[in-house]
Amino acid sequence: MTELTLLRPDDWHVHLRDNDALRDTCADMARYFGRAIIMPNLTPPVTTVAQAASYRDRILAAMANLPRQFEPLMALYLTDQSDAEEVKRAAASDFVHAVKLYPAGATTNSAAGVADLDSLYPTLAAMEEHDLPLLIHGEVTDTDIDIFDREKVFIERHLAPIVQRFPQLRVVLEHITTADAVDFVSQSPANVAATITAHHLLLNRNDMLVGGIRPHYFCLPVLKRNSHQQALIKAATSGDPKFFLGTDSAPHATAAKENDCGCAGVYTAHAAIELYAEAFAAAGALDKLEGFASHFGPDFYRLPRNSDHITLRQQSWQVPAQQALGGKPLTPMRAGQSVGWQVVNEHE
Ligand SMILES: NC(=O)N[C@@H](CC(=O)O)C(=O)O
Ligand SMILES: [Zn+2]
Ligand SMILES: [Zn+2]
Repeated sequence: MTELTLLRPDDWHVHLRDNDALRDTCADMARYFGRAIIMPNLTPPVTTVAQAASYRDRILAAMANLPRQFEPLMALYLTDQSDAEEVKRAAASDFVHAVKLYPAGATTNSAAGVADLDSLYPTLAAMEEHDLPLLIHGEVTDTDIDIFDREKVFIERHLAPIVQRFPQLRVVLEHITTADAVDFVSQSPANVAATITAHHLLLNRNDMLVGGIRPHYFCLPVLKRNSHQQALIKAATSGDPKFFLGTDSAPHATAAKENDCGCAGVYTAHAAIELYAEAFAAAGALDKLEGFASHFGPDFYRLPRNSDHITLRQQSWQVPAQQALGGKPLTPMRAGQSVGWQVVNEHE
């Protein structure tokens, strides 16, 4: 029997959604995560510190009856109207930990995102001054750019100039999917980091498209070819503190995914650290999981590491064919199939 004890992990990128869905998403997250950065792409988006405070209250209320709770760390959603004053308020609060940039139209609920990145430079300057990290969905949305190239082109056109212009700004390129992103982040200074999801470590576009289209593997940025998957595995298991855990667990009801125009997002919160353990075990790098899951994220965010532990056991368990999301059916990753690792001391 193989067991692995880790300092308690945190999730540096997750979508909990809102209202009735919160009870379901929070219950999964509260099994063993210490903290989580909560994505602000609600409708309407979480753009102010006041909205973040009330969203945080709704999350805490949804966890009131659970056997344990995680700490929600809030992020604000950047729009063309975001200003330096709100950045200052966010930095002064003790619960807003980042600001998120969605290029307008790039992903789920990003219609209110940023259309003109250059005009945002005064806001980014304020973030640099007040030391508030910028989290980025790094894809361009130009219709003439192929969907498989959108991350690479974003890095060239937008990320490289931002990093150059704001050398002290802490930046996280979220849910990276390409060798180009790995290379850019590796070669950047220490204030530039990236999150990597479990599904991008476990899957490539063949898994989504060969033998039939699998809508539950569709997410943004979209799965790339195998060579990119291998670059992500290498980065995640390298021990380089620039790469850390962010599940991007992004639930959509089954009917919204099994649809003529299916939504983007993979739900992994029910089995997050277990799926990462599978990926690290397959790479022969279980000894690197703790750094990735429990050390490098808090170090980057300048928060203390957690002090207690979880234990993972290599034993197979069955994922239900269906879960609930605010009263609607939800299809989690591995629905009706097994996961090879399990947390044995959840809720402790
Ligand atoms: N990753 C996704 O495919 N979807 C996310 C949005 C995002 O993180 O881009 C969602 O909110 O559904
Ligand atoms: Zn995104
Ligand atoms: Zn996301």
